[in-house]
Amino acid sequence: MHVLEAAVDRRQVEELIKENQGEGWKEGGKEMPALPAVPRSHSAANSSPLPQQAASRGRTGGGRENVESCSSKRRASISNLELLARPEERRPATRSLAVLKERVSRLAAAGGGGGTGLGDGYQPSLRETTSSIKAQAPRGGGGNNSPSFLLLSPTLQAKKTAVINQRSLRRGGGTGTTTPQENEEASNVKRARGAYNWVKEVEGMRRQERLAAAELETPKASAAAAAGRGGILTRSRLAQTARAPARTYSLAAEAAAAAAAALPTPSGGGRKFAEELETVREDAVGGGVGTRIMVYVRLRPMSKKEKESGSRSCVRVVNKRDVYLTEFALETDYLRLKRLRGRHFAFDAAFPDNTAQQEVYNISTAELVEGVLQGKNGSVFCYGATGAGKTHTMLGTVQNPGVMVLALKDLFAKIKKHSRDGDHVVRLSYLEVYNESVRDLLSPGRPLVLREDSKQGIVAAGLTQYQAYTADEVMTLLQRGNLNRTTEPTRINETSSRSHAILQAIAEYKVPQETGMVVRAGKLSLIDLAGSERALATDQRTLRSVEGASINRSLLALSSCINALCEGKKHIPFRNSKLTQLLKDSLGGSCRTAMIANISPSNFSFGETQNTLHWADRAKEIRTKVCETQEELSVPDSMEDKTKLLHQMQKENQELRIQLARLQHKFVTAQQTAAASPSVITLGSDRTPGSSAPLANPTMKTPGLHSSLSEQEFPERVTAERTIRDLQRTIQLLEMEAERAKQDSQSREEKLSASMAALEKAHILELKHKDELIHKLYQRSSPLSDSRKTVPGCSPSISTNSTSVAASPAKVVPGCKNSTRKRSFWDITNMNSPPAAPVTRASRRLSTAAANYAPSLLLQPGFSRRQSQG
Ligand SMILES: Nc1ncnc2c1ncn2[C@@H]1O[C@H](COP(=O)(O)OP(=O)(O)OP(=O)(O)O)[C@@H](O)[C@H]1O
Repeated sequence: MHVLEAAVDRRQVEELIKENQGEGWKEGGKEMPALPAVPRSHSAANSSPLPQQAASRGRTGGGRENVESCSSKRRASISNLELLARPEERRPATRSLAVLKERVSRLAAAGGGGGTGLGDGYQPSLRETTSSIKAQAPRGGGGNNSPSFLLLSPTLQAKKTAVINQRSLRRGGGTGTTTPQENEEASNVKRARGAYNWVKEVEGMRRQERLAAAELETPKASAAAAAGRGGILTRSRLAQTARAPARTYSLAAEAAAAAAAALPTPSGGGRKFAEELETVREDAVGGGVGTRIMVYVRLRPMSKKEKESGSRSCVRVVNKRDVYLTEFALETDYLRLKRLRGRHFAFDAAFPDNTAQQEVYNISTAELVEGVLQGKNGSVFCYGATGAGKTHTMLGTVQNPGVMVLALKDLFAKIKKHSRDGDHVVRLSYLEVYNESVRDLLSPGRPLVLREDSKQGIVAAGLTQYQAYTADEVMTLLQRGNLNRTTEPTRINETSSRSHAILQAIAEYKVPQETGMVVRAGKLSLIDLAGSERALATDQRTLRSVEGASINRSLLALSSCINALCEGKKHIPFRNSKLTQLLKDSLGGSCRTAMIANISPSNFSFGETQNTLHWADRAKEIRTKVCETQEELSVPDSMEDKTKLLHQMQKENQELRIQLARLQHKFVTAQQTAAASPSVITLGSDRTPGSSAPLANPTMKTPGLHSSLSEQEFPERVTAERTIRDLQRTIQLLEMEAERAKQDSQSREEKLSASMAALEKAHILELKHKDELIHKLYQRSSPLSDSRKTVPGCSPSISTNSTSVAASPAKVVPGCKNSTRKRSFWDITNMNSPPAAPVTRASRRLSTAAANYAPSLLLQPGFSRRQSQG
């Protein structure tokens, strides 16, 4: 048994020795001398352990000279081999060889016989499976998993690892445990960030990975995180990170992200991203709890002014959803120079500075527009600091239209596709909140008052709603509204919006359904908020600063609402400002909402950008109520429509009657064919085919017919009978519906006439009131009327007449309606005029005609002045 064991051992030892022979040993790229060949006699001596002992000792003693030239690790392995030659120490030696054998075989089983150089041939998937081996050789340099390395004692392994790692670091190469992918990432990082200690970065990457894996609960999600390294985002990962809170990250993590972004994305770019986003949206609609607000971030390009002032970019968008914010310390701030920190945020989507307007629209708003056509409310709002690009995103320019324009155009295009001509209408309203007052932008006038309506929510009373049937009409209205919007230049932005603007488009269209025509109405709110600003950033102690304070106040109210919503509080302080009142629907109502947070890349705006990202991150947690389709049964408004509906129903009725008659005819024919049977009594043979008269009784049958006809015998007849019955029932229903429509129209007419009568009454009362007012005014100016009475030349009859009609100044006879100021004129004219002639029929006609053409007293010069004197 011992002999056999020894033979096996010997063979293995020989193999190991052979492996070490002739093959140079590489250490940090440097060729090391090969192990001296073990003389043949050694193996021969091994075959007979007892006599060979001395010889072996002698030989190994000679061999030691050579071994001295090798490294201490080799020496250790040789001494291990020597042990085999000593019979008294054979057992431990056999054991250690068995351990080595096991290691080698496990390594081979793990795939590919272990790494042979600095990370080459290493597969990440194997890392997990060979973790036990790695535990034994935690940081191996060149060949850390190779059999020769494993032959070393743990202490030597550790020493060798340390030496190799040190050399690698000096060279700027990789440690033995890096994968090719990591190496590539690292080189990308190097390229991206210049001279930077990549080792730290890689460490950071690993730390990030570990963190991400720990964050994700399910194994599936962990796998997703691992996949995410190469830019592949799985759905669950994306959904989860979208909800994950922002966290502080090290610069290494930022570098890792940059590297990940630089790597080719096997997911297939935009299409894949859109798919992922779609899933996130699906996830966002949590089973009946409500809809999560979709939050997007848009980075604007660096402006010329910022570039000239030496600003640096402190924001980086990675993977179309991650935003990395870096704080730069001042060069003179020596204490903080080494403490550069940043933050990482993840959103539903993040748009880098070169994103086209159409892409922003497609990802953020297009889906909401689609929802509006299904009768669901949607709202999009832009949030951010002044000059961050909100108006650019919402409105854009003529060449580069923004979300508002694209959404309205899309809405019309989709409506055209969905509805028949004339079946739709889009009502448009556009308002602004400026210094806490609500103004109508489409017909500017007095500030509007906000009222809460149980059906529509918060509405601005008196806000004009324009009906538009084409996209061009809408564009004209939008242009008109924008001209009325308050924009002023500030130090930060030359076209700074000083107000929050809300554009609402209500799309209504009729859809035929079983219950009749239904009207679907969906509301789309597009909101361009004014930017938060520091007083110093704009202007101090001017109107601009007053505006700025008001803007900040309303935005503060908005943030406290967001806070309260996130914390799930019962009371949400929507009433704190006009803006939050108007946004109540979008934030807490039955509405699907998208928020686009606009940020500037400049490090000068670091604080503002951080704030915006913080609030955007908070907003991700807000859930709005489940958005239900809003549809109502269509009730025609005008008489014309009602008549149209009635005609339509009558027509349908007629068609059904004809159909019924045809079926009856068929039925009769079937009966006649069945008449061969004497037991069958024919039904309705006297009925003329095509008669539209319905059967008085749907179950009208000749007695005995049903009993004689069985389904098996006359299946056709039975079916026809059934159809007839159904049709009769339908006709009855239709007639009832028509009757109801008629009654409804009658009641509406009655209501209309009643309201007309009430209006008339009110109008008469108002007239009366006005008359009284005028009468009072006239009485106040009674000295004038007295003077009129004493006007020389004015005939007493006319004077009396004028007094009697004094209640209505317009009816005052000319020649007497004069004032003290005009007295001289009238004096002159009246004095010069001939005395009043006796009133003949002709003269009466003349005077009446003159009275008809007399100008109203209200229009006469001096009247208003007199009024004010009175
Ligand atoms: N994505 C972009 N691409 C090109 N230019 C942009 C972009 N975003 C913003 N800008 C430019 O930046 C400037 C400021 O943008 P904008 O007026 O939209 O900012 P704002 O956030 O609306 O500011 P405020 O709150 O003061 O109104 C404008 O000149 C605009 O053209």
